[in-house]
Formats: sequence, structure tokens, C-alpha cells
Amino acid sequence: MRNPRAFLRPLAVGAPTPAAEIPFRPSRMIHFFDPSNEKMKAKVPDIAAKVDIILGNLEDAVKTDKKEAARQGLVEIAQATDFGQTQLWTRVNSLDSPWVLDDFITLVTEIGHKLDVIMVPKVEGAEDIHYVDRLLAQLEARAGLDRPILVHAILETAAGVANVEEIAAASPRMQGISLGPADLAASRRMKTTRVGGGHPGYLVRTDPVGEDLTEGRTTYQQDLWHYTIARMVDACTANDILPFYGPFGDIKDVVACEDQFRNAFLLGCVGAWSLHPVQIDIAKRVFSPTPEDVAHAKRVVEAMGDGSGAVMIDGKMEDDASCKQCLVMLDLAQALAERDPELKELYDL
Ligand SMILES: CC(C)(COP(=O)(O)OP(=O)(O)OC[C@H]1O[C@@H](n2cnc3c(N)ncnc32)[C@H](O)[C@@H]1OP(=O)(O)O)[C@@H](O)C(=O)NCCC(=O)NCCSC(=O)C[C@](C)(O)C(=O)O
Ligand SMILES: [Mg+2]
Repeated sequence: MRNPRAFLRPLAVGAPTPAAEIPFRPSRMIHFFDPSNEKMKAKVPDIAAKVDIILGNLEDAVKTDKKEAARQGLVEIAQATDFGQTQLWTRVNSLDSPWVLDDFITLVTEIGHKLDVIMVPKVEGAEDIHYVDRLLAQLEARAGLDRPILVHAILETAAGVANVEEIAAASPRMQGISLGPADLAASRRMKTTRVGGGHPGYLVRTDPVGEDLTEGRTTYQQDLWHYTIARMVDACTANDILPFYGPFGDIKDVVACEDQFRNAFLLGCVGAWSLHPVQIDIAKRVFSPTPEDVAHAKRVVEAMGDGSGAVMIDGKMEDDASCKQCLVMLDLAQALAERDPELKELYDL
């Protein structure tokens, strides 16, 4: 561990000073595209205008013989596109792969001034972040960058989950963490073959009513990801960085996708991944508070004055703590209203 006074010092001579705070920018969806796929590439300027974050994916879902083409495709798109307020991210190949060193060198050198965040897959502990931290500092210094590129880790191994608190605290570059349910399921030897979402076999059942063990017993499906998401949210928020739900692989099932995203939103995640254009609006809807929630939050904050004491609103007690909950809602609404004129009007902000 670096000593606390050294934490904000650059890790290479000439590298930009690390940021003391992770800025909160609207991050409701991280839209994935494959930069080696010409059809997807052509849609990037239009999609970038609609999403909060657009991500050129170089890792899993890109064929082995397309790895170089994807890297080069991302360089071309980044150079040719004005992303406006939309953040540009990439997911590089895993740290044990033969491609990752060239991913870092090429992307930081060629488009480092446009890249906001590099997502690192299969992070297992703080040592992975320390390696990336130093390497990025060296490359940023060489490229003459004046602002540090941030790092986002995917939580997708059992070791990563066991070490999630130290990963979140490993570097001032840490911007956030996403859940990677498919690799995590494989790493844990969970017996689900789905990419995120629930499983009908994971349930609890009410007690038997009589002798018959099969009749009249209601079952409730449980959430396979609750423990991991909650732990990730605590690790992130305890370190002032941002938690995200990851992918929902059943593209056709837009209803269950919305449920999964909403569970994550309610537990504290700021966004989720969209793998297909159809998931963009789901994420936008779910990760923006409803106008009713915003109106209620405004009422409570106004009624609470300096935020202390207790009042009754619509038969419910509100106090310092519930006022803070309402301020969380209003802060998010304010940030989204600045990005989205439609929401500004709906929220009346
Ligand atoms: C699922 C797939 C194959 C269906 O692709 P498709 O072409 O069969 O679907 P479609 O419905 O026919 O597509 C309609 C149109 O939308 C386009 N399109 C389709 N998707 C996109 C997109 N993302 N961005 C922009 N455009 C897109 C597509 O090219 C097509 O264009 P067209 O009308 O001109 O023919 C496709 O959507 C896709 O490849 N999506 C990205 C997949 C991906 O990035 N996976 C990796 C992230 S998840 C993960 O890694 C796990 C994790 C975290 O690591 C872990 O849990 O361990
Ligand atoms: Mg994965």
C-alpha cells in the first residue's frame, strides 16, 4: 500500500496528477459495441448521441482473429467522432491475454486524449489495478496527456469478489466497478448458464399445509445476484466510486431485463450495460428517478428546512435521514436534468 500522502502523486515522471474526486456524470447505460463489426461501427455516431457512455469492446464477444481489427476500428472511430457530452470508454482484453499490452499502448498513445475510462476485465485483487495504474502513468507521460484516464474493474471472479473492497480502494484512478455475472458464475462453479438475471430453480417455498408436501405451497424466486451487488455497492460507495450492474444476456426478454436493472438501481447502482440498442431505453427509464419520486423528494426537503427535526407528510414520518435519502434522489435528478432537457421539464427543475 502507498502511504496516504503519496496516494495522489503521479506514478511516472510527467504523468498527469491523479484526480482527488471521481466526477459524477450521468452514467445510466454503458453501451457496448464491437469496433471490428462494420455494421455496428456505422451506427456509433447516432448511438453515441443517445447514450451516456459508449464503449468499444475489445475483450470477450470479439472473435480472436478480429482482436487487432477491433483495436484499430476503435482508434478510427474515436478519431473521427465528436462524442459531445457522451463518455468514451473501452474494455481492454484481460491482463493475462496476449493482446492487452498492445491495447494499452495503442489506445493511450492514439486516442488517450478522448478516452474517459478503461474497463479492465477479470480483476482479482489490488495488484491488478496497481499494474494498470503504473502502466497508464508511463503511457500518459509519453503521450503528453494532461488528464488521467480512469479505470473501471469488472467483478467476475470469486477472488475479485473476495477482494472487492481492496480493489475499490487500490488507486485514485478507480472510477467504478461492474458486475460480470457470466464469468463470475463460471468462476464460482454456479450451475446457471445465463448471462445475468434470475433462475427459476433458485427459490424458497412456504411450509406444507397438511400431509401433502406438494399441494398449496407457494414458491418465490430469489435473486442470485443480491449478495454480490450489495457487497459491490458498499465497496464502491465506501470509496466514493460508482457501482454498475453489468449485462443482461436475454435480449428478447425486455421485461426481465427491466426488473434486473431496477433491482440494481434500487440497491444503489448508477447504471447498467446495454448490449443491444433495445436495452438503451430500458436503462434510461430505470436509472432516471420517476417524476413522482422527484416531486416527493422536493416536498420533503422543503418541509425539512435546515434538514433537522421530524415532520409528518401524508401520514409518514420524515426526519434527517429520510431527508438525506431525498437529497440523493434530487442530486441525481439535477445531474440528469442538466444532460436531458426532457427530464428537466418532467422534474420541473
Ligand atoms: C447480441 C448480438 C450478437 C445481437 O446482434 P444481432 O445482429 O443478431 O441482433 P439484431 O437484433 O439482428 O440487430 C439489429 C441491428 O442492431 C445492430 N446492433 C446489434 N447490437 C448492437 C450494438 N450493441 N450496438 C450497435 N448496433 C447493434 C445490428 O448490427 C443490427 O443492425 P442492422 O439493422 O443494420 O442489420 C449483438 O447485439 C452484440 O454483439 N452485442 C454486443 C455483445 C457484447 O458486447 N458482449 C460482451 C459484453 S457481455 C460480457 O462480456 C459478459 C461479462 C460481463 O464479461 C460477464 O458477465 O462475464
Ligand atoms: Mg466476462
